[in-house]
Amino acid sequence: MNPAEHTETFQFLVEQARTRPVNVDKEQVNLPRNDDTVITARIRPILEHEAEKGQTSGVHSRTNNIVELHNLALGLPGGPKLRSSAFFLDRIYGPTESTETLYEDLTAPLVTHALKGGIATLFAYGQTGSGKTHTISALQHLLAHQLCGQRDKDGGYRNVHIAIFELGTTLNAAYDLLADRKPIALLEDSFGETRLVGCSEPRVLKASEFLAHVDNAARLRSTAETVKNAQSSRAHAVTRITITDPVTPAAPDGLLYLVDLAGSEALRDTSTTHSKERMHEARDINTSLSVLQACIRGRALLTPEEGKPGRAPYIPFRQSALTKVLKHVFDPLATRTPKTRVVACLAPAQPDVGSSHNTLRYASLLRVPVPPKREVVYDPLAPRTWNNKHMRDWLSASAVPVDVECVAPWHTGAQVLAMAEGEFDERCCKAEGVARERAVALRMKLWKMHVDSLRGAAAKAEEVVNSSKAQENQGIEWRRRVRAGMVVRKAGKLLMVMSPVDAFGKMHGSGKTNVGGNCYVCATFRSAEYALRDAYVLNVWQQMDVDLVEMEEEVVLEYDEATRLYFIGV
Ligand SMILES: Nc1ncnc2c1ncn2[C@@H]1O[C@H](COP(=O)(O)OP(=O)(O)OP(=O)(O)O)[C@@H](O)[C@H]1O
Repeated sequence: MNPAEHTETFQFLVEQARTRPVNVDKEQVNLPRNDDTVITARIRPILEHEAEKGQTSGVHSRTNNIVELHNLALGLPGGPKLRSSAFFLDRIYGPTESTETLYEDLTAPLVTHALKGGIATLFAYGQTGSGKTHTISALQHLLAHQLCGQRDKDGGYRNVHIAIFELGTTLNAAYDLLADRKPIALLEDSFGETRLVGCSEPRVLKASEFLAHVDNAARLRSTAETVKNAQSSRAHAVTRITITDPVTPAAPDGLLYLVDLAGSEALRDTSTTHSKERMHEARDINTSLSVLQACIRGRALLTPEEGKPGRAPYIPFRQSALTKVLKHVFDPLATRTPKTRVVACLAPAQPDVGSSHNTLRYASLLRVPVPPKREVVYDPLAPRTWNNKHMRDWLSASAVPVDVECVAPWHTGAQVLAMAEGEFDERCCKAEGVARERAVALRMKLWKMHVDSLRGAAAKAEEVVNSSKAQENQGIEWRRRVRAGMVVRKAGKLLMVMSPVDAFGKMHGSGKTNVGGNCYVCATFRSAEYALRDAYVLNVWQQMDVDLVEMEEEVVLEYDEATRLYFIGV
């Protein structure tokens, strides 16, 4: 039966339903407002071709925060019935609300944040044809005018650079939309940041230049759409704006991302059946969107809710090109709180209500509390935490007589580490009597400290070696010291000894016999490579019984309270 045949019944039932109270998830209503992550929805108008087919709207805003959805269930005894649902988000934009309103509410504050050196991201999410590109391109136009010529409070200008690229839904596929879709390499640097190697990033001075780049990229996307079988809407399009302050070079760069996500699912296809290729494509898109959702939610789980135990986060940002590039949005080690805005785009016509429902379910799952910002704590053994004074002091105290004013006039430790190799050496060699080998040795020394500090080992290694416990244990065969809390290796796996199996009585265990009291319940570790190499998370609830003879060696793991991760000690 065709739902269009029931248009009048549908409209009548929807009008009636709209006068009745709606049920929304109380948890969502009670979630504290949070300016860092704002999740909204935008309902586009019914389009001409939809109206011509007699389609009417099944998606309406009830208030500024509540959107209601109505669909018709056909084939039931007693005739068609209305199925209704409602969602609560931070803001719902109705079909008559302009993009200017959306810009003022959502994008303008992100621009202010980025101008102050912050990181800000706006995602447009939704099914194909729901208005993502329409929304993002209108926001780009408004942004061009706000950003170009923006003066800071001292009357100086910021430098603005733009990059526009497309990210495939499979791993590591990235194309430059300002350079004829040239492939870009996504590489992770030593700070764990993803670099877009080979991506053009022209500087823009005027709004007209900014918009010329936006139009070029859009043309490249639409060409691809016809030539490559609608490929552009099957990829994520990212506009990245980098804002630098030429007056204060030590200030961090501001970053603003506008992300037009690939359509979450194809519009119901009335003309053709799904080809195998199309189904694989849809699967890849949905996987990459699920990874994005897992990453945003994973970050939120870093902060235990009051009264509930904290859970170790799993943030799988290496699983898609999109999440690699946007790692800052959910990086557990980030020191700058990112601001995130999501616009869930909704196609309102009755046949699209099911997809709009899925879009809203996805969006409301993103509405989670966000952890507070981690401050950069100065650590004399971690150059990435040094300000300019710490950096200069270290250079002055080194045995190489470099000119500190030339090597790091304003640079923080992180900025010196980010310098190209040749540049650091050259700056050092400018001082009289500093040969290249000495400059290289100095650079290597700084990098060794950096790498050691990342492994969480430098500060604690000495402590472990010198601790009286370690000395006391010297010479004693480690199997004779097995105790709760000890970490051991078995067949490549790391395990934490918890207790002898007997402690759990007969109910527990693998049926192993505890000969001589030498069988132990051990908790497992899993790799936390998403945060740092050689980092581990303890899975207390995933246990196994292990015989003493199966344990291969003792492993010293160090616990880092700040990240809640374990690192292999040295
Ligand atoms: N707020 C709006 N007002 C008027 N028309 C709109 C609005 N939003 C979208 N449209 C129109 O709806 C159609 C589909 O929009 P758009 O191309 O932005 O969808 P999309 O979600 O980006 O799709 P895809 O995933 O295929 O790229 C376009 O013709 C667009 O002009």
